[in-house]
Amino acid sequence: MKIYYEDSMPYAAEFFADLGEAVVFSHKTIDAETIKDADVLLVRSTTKVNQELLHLATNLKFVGTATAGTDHVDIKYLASRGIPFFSAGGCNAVAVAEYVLSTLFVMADKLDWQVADKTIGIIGAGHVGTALSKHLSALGINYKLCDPPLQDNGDSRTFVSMQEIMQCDVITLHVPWVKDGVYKTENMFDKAQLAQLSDGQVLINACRGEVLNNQAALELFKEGHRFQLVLDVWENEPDINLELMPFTALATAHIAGHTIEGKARGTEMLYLDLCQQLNIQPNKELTDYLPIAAPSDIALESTEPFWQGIRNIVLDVYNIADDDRQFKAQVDGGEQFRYIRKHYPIRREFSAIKVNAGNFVNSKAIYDLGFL
Ligand SMILES: NC(=O)C1=CN([C@@H]2O[C@H](COP(=O)(O)OP(=O)(O)OC[C@H]3O[C@@H](n4cnc5c(N)ncnc54)[C@H](O)[C@@H]3O)[C@@H](O)[C@H]2O)C=CC1
Ligand SMILES: O=C(O)C(=O)[C@H](O)COP(=O)(O)O
Repeated sequence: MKIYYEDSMPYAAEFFADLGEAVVFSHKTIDAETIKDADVLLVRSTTKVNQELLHLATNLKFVGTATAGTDHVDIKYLASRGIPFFSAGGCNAVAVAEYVLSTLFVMADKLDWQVADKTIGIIGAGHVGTALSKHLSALGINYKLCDPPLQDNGDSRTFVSMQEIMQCDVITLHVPWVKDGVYKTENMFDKAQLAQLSDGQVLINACRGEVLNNQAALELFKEGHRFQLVLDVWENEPDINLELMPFTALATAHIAGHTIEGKARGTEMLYLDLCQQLNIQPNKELTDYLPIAAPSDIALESTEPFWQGIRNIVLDVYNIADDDRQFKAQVDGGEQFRYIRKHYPIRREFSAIKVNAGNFVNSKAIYDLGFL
């Protein structure tokens, strides 16, 4: 069995070696000819999976993406050929939640406000939105959820309307890219929606670039609007609108989900799916491969005020301001955008970090955030 996997899938060689002949490819060079003998195709979001890529692959019986988003895959085409498709929903939800938490503390420093005083509006209450809401609950930060599909489906949580979300101090987007239909998300933040944001209000997009009209944001900034825009994802990646960059409060190269755990969990999830499809008992797990985190210990002083301690510990593990600085200094076009993503240094999740909370006030919050 021939298993083709994208080179940005951590531990794919280890997970898939025993299941067949595992062959690595790069999204930059993959084409129909390269994978024409594939039985299994495993990708991340950088490989477009469609008829053009798959029309010669007549043996194909499994396609998987080690990502939460599936907009790069023509799922209808796969269904028309009866090829089972798997994705890794939830693999990197914690990574994105931690990215947003870091954003909140960095924006609080920048704008001289307290995270504790703010209300966070979460649009999309799926894996990422839920992980984020748990982190906010752990810290006692107010939040509101907006997710009409879940609300219509009877989800028992409390949801608010888009109008109410627009009143929140920080709004953060965690929806899939949906191009049409009742729950369309493409262009959800168009010029009219963006124009409603007040100066100082923070808008974070860490889902898909096409949910927020980048050109409209640029025009509004040029017209004098001063909402605070934090972008991890961009329209038309990797050929992003560089003119928008200086107007962003924080900007990163679509790396919100790029913790080693988040990426590797995606690989593991596809391994488990493939084992199930092949009726094979899985005999490997992520913990066989994940490196020991460094630093493995952080100590909190018992005298440190609660919010200061939380801020420091969150930013010790991941400080988005560092990524913002490097990204803005380096990116000059599509090739560089790709390069930065590909060479993104390993980031760890809170769950890999041991904390000695000692007599720190409310140490429970630290462990509720996932720290060991
Ligand atoms: N920047 C990054 O590195 C990452 C980006 N993502 C993106 O974030 C998206 C969300 O990820 P997950 O939470 O794992 O997906 P998910 O599928 O678990 O949750 C998405 C939620 O959005 C809701 N939704 C759909 N249409 C909506 C609408 N019109 N208004 C409000 N809510 C709506 C759905 O009902 C669902 O609950 C992914 O589809 C992906 O595109 C995900 C992980 C990492
Ligand atoms: O899971 C998703 O959806 C994402 O956006 C991924 O974090 C994107 O990572 P790559 O597929 O581009 O490595």
